[in-house]
Amino acid sequence: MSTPEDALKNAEISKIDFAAFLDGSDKQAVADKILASFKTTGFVYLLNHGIHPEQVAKMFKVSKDFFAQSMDVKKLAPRPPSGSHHRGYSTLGLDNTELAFGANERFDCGSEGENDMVNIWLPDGMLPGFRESCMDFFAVCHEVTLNVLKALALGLGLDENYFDQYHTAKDNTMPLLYYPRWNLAHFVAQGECPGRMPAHSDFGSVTLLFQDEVAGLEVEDLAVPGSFRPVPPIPGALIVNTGDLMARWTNNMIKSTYHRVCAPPGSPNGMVPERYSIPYFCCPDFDTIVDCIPGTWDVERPKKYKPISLEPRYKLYSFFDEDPFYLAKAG
Ligand SMILES: O=C(O)CCC(=O)C(=O)O
Ligand SMILES: [Fe+2]
Repeated sequence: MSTPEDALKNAEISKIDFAAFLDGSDKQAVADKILASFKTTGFVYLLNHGIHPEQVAKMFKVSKDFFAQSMDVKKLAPRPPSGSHHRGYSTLGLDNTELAFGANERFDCGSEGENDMVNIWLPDGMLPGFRESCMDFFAVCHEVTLNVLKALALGLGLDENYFDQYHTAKDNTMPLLYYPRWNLAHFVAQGECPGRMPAHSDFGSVTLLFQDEVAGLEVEDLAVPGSFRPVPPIPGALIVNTGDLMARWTNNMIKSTYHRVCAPPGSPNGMVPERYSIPYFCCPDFDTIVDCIPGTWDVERPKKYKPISLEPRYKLYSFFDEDPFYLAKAG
């Protein structure tokens, strides 16, 4: 008989066709598959997710147009220097002429309705259509996350609308990410994972990840902690992964798996090609109390975590330093 350990050992990132969930023809079967994959790897490739490929291509074009602007222009939408406000344009390791390890540029935006995390756009008249395109894509991604959350709820044996009540405020963040072309030698000097983004887990409930055709994303193999496997781009497929809050919510039944971005294999001419990606981080409303949900705990499986409040959001990180969830992750 196959044990949960066997399932972990054999786990690949599943490719799951979402069509039969979206058209209602076989919801439960699709939901069960998605849940199984989140339990073993924390990741799925979602096919027929409901976003038209042209819309994704258009968003990548918009992102490229933004990053192609001069640094002087991009800095007209600066991320606040305090770092607490994750909106607007910022760079990592690009302020010096010599590119630093993991150099990237990013533009973060969120729901226009939020008043204490206001979006930071370029001045009116610059790059016309940029703001509208970002907000259109943001709205489309929100719909996809709600559908994924419905599938998760169904898989968990809950009412399919269970998570809706906690995701009404769209407290979500959509960064456009740009990793510039770079000399492989700089990457190799970094050792085992010549990196673009260090290993981390995502914070919220679910993340959508759109990546271009340049590979490099890697996900920890939970059966062999510390080892990572590539998650190459599959045309038309969307990567979806579950974050720390979903792991807490489900008493760690659903995983929040470390992932990172490395130099893609076989970079030509000693140069690592530029790469664009667009994550969409879906987070529960900030007034949510995240407590292990029914069916994920009982006498034999006591709650691993105490309930947490997401308010006040800016204090979360200091709280995390003492929290068992993060202490366990830190090993
Ligand atoms: O660029 C990528 O493919 C991954 C980005 C990511 O994991 C993140 O921003 O949390
Ligand atoms: Fe991530």
